[in-house]
Amino acid sequence: MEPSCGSWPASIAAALLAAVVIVRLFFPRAWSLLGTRRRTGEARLPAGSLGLPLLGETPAFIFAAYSPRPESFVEKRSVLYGKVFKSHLWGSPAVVSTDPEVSRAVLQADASAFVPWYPQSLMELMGESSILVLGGGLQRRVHGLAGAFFKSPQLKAKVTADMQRRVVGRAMDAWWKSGGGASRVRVQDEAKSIVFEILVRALIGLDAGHEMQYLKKQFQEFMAGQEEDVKVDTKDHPREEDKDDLGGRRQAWARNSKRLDRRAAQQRERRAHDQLISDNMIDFMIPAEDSVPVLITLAVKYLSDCPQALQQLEEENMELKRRKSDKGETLEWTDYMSLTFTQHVITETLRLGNIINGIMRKAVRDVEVRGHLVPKGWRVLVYFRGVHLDAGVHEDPHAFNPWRWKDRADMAVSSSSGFTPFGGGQRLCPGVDLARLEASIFLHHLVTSFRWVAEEDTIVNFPTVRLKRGMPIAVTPKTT
Ligand code: HEM
Repeated sequence: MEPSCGSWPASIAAALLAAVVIVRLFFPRAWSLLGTRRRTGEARLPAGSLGLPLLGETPAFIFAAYSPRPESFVEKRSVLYGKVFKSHLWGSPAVVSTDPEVSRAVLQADASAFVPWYPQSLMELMGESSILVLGGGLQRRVHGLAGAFFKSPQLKAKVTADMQRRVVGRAMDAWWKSGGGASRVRVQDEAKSIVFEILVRALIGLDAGHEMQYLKKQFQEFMAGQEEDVKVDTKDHPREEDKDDLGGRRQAWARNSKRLDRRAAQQRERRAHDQLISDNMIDFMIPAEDSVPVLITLAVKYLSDCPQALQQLEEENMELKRRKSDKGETLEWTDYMSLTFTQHVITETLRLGNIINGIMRKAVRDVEVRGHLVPKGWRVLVYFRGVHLDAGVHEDPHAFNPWRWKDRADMAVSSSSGFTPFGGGQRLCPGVDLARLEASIFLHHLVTSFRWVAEEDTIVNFPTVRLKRGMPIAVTPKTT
């Protein structure tokens, strides 16, 4: 029988039907990727391209990242596919989001939907008990403790006192003394060594660190309660001062092998606690070592390029300095944090500078995010930079304009859709206040004590954000 126009021969239709049934039955994952409409309600796999075989779109992403406009990678695809699109990055299929609401939903999702994803080498460096990779209840508890520690007024007061001593007493004093004329300073290097020292003192300065002892005790307590089967009986726990005597005690314990086993289990558990603490101290040092100095350096760069903002910042800080010295008072952390325009400068630096370009998560099951499907095992790239530099979210996004925050102070305080330099949801950076405080202290002493002329420098965005030449400036002490 001749096929009629518009109808297929029965044998072809039957073969197609059989193929569909086989793929659905035996290759469910392939089926899920073939179709866009899925079981999970109306969720669709976003449109996009998986790029080259094996390499995916990673070369295109890196190529853009090295250019002066890293966001061009997402901009081009947003035009074609929308603000949420599929791609293939760092060896895995991925959904990329530059949509503020979708990004917010991913950040707020818990470990039953998404877990953090970092390249293997970074995972190994951080360790499996690092707060950055922990999930579920344990992450929430470590996060709560870290937040309470970093936001405590005692820590802020200590950091302020230490930083004032370090910035004024050592760094800037050396600039004053280097020959009377202008000194050449690399802001990035100076900020790095200052911030690193301050955080090391705050985190592992056991000599003066009551907070550190407190944090360590808290970690030990909640870990002891975490796993019932290794619960520590505090009655049998050796006190710190008994530790030296442990060898002698062991002989006594040997008479009771059951008890000795229990003691060994406790010691193993203690080592696990120490591991947890030391792993997380390293994590806390990662942002200290890099993000805060970059924030300071970028602020100096943007201010150097915007004399009007520099002048207003200087006036605000000079006014504070005069007010405090008239009263014979020293500056407290609350003084720095109450400098409105200085905070706007920091907020705008965070928006424009995108110190953390984005974060990656991995879907632990098929997840539906505001109508978009993220299949199990896929990554999600929440690309902060794409949102921060989106003209639909921030007017004239490539301009450094601290005044834009005048009527949007609420948006800048912590995380809101459209502004997420510190992430959001359960993993919102606990160091947010500390980062702002340290940047404010540095800027205050720089603008109230010195004038500077900046040399040419360019911002590099990959693999991490930094100034190519370290932001050299020629500083001259102010005479008034
Ligand atoms: C400009 C400075 C900083 C920026 C831009 C920044 C950015 C971020 C971002 C985006 C996250 C979220 C990561 C994720 O969702 O997976 C984060 C998490 C974190 N940050 Fe920061 N950070 C800064 C400074 C600091 C400081 C000063 C500290 C502490 C000394 C700190 C400690 C942490 C910790 C412990 C986490 C992990 C929180 C968790 O997973 O529960 N950060 N930071």
